[in-house]
Amino acid sequence: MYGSEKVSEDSERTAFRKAEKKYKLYYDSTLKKKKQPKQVDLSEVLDFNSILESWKSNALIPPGIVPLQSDSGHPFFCLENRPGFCFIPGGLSIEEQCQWIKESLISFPQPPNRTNHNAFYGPIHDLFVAAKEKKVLVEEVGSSSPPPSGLDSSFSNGDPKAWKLVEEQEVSSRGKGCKPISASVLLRKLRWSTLGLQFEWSKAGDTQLLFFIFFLMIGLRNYDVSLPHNKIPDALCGLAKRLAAPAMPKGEDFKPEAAIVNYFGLGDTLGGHLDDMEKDWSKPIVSMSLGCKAIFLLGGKSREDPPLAMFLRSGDVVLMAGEARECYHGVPRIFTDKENAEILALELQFSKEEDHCFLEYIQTSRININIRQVF
Ligand SMILES: O=C(O)CCC(=O)C(=O)O
Ligand SMILES: [Fe+2]
Repeated sequence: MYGSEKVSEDSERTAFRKAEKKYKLYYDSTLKKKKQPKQVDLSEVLDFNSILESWKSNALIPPGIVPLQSDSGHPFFCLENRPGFCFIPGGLSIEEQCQWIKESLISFPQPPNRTNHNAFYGPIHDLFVAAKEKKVLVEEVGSSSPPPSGLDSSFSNGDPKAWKLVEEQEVSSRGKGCKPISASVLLRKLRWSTLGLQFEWSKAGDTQLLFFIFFLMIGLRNYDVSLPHNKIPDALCGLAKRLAAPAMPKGEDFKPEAAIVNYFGLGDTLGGHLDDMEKDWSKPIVSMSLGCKAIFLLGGKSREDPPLAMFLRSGDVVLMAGEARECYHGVPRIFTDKENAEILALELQFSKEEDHCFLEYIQTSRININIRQVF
């Protein structure tokens, strides 16, 4: 789960919840010095990178894992006891990883795509650039005039207040009562954006992340085709079609219609859930990992089934189709420390001066893009 929501005693007891607690980030309170993450036993976490290495070098494969090859010759793995689940280690080249990190920060959060900031601030344009330029978001008190450039005032609660991105110096001239929020703080608090068909999380308020996750868990959200939206960009469509191929029913073509982009910082988690809004579960969800390494939990059809834990590194791709669509899954942990994040190749790619802002973001973050066929 993102944040620190309260969980009922019952859900504390499920095997899935136990695994989430095992891998979640806790700080060591016995240390007097700097806050240090508590050590966690990672010996049971499946590492498809090393499985791939030992498969390539001596054809050894752990029991229950099935090695396969895509039409283009790229190796991937399936699990005997989770039909429909595929893991493609390094499914994205380093260039593709950089491209989609940039898109995830610059263009994907742009209106009409929605983000977790929408309900509170209205649509925000060019957040990433504003963060780079050290701009701040300020409230236009009593503004009932047409929306200022940079955002519109179509707030979910019909409040005429509007928010505007301005230069920091402009704030001091506005005097008291104006509480600026820095764009870089908002960028850090960006938790999701949606591409293609948009969701209606609930009329009551698609406000903050806890609601998002709550609605995700109880199923109180659906695609609303009437909401303004752009089609999934062609390049992302093409990539998703290529990646989806190993999990597609014979002779059928994957049609990407919606995507969720999840942004994780240190301590952020995605609680165990099912993605059940799409009509046809024979079609895969194509899920791409970018940035810092994470632990992914793949459970069974019940929260009582003990989940498998596996590492997800930048460039890894997961497909979930068929029976695997009925399996609980989540992300209890991301690693942002040098040793565990495993983003050296990305750091090298982003080492140019002009890419500094991407480097700074991704060194402490993970991005997941998951693409779906809705109908
Ligand atoms: O972040 C991930 O790897 C999984 C994301 C996911 O399951 C979702 O957004 O439904
Ligand atoms: Fe999911």
